[in-house]
Amino acid sequence: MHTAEFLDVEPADISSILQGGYNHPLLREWQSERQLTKNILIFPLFISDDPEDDTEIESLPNIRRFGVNKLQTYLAPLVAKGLKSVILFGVPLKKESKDPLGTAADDPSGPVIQGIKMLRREFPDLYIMCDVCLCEYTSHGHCGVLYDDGTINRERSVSRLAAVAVNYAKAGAHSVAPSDMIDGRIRDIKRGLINAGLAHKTFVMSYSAKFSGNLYGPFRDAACSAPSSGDRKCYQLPSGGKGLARRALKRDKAEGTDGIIVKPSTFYLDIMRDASEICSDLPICAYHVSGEYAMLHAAAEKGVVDFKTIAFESHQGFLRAGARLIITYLTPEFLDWLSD
Ligand SMILES: NCc1[nH]cc(CCC(=O)O)c1CC(=O)O
Ligand SMILES: [Zn+2]
Ligand SMILES: [Zn+2]
Repeated sequence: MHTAEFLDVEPADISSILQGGYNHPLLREWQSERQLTKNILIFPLFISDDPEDDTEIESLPNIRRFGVNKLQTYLAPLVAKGLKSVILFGVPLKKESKDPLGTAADDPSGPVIQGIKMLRREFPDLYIMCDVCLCEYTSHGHCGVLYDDGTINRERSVSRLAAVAVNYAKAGAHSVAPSDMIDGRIRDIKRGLINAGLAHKTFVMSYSAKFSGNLYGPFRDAACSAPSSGDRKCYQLPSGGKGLARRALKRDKAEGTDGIIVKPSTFYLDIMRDASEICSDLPICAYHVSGEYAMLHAAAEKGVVDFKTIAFESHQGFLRAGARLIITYLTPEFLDWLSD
């Protein structure tokens, strides 16, 4: 053949050929800007105040709530498969331990502080994050301290949240993640950590863009944290509130957060993209929340989707949108799938 025949192609034809770029399984992986790896997965854990608890959560398939004595046996195989990081949620089952200030949140003998100590001791390489909020521990079920008229008392909420965050860090938490969405808490938490001499070894991961909607139901079952009256619409963002989310991202960055969470995930990919631009120097984390997880299970059971395929597809979406980390109830499945 003459060289000329190879070159006898119109430029328009050249640029229309894409399949040379993804005709092999390895090439298809090379096309991802970011790859889904075990390192980026953070697994949510519910720890209750009954040390022997081991309870199925009906609305959250395959996820259980554990007491501090039951957690080690459950986690050991996951750590062996490459689990790197967990985020803890405390669940007081005893109603009488709830009060208007959420005192039980940082009770030294409560589930989170006891959980941190046990995990640090038994799994020294595991990275321990703690969700910081009051709703699981308050008698009214709201995320902060309230005025008599039921509205949020910002000052008292924020100083209480900062105290809780500092106490988790003192107990050995590597990271604190405030999910309350009350204005100004990142600044107070950072200040509290600095004053306690812990700021240099505590990663503050702010739920900066957390939207109010219909996707937290199974979590509230698991954590017994539904508000007893009213809703969270005055502190969590309205779902159309893109501008508010952008302002919250800028505000939390200015207050010194070390990382950002966008939550929920699938329905808020534009916000994740905005976060990766506004906070381009910070790791962005997607939270695939309980309702999203339950929906995928329900759809798979109905035969609408294949569970493994949809799991990868949804989580790839977060990475494409700009996330670098993912909090996901699918972590145990991914640890298996990523070992294959
Ligand atoms: N502030 C508590 C909190 N922290 C994380 C979640 C949701 C997590 C999930 O649905 O998986 C919630 C629930 C809520 O705000 O009502
Ligand atoms: Zn809360
Ligand atoms: Zn929370």
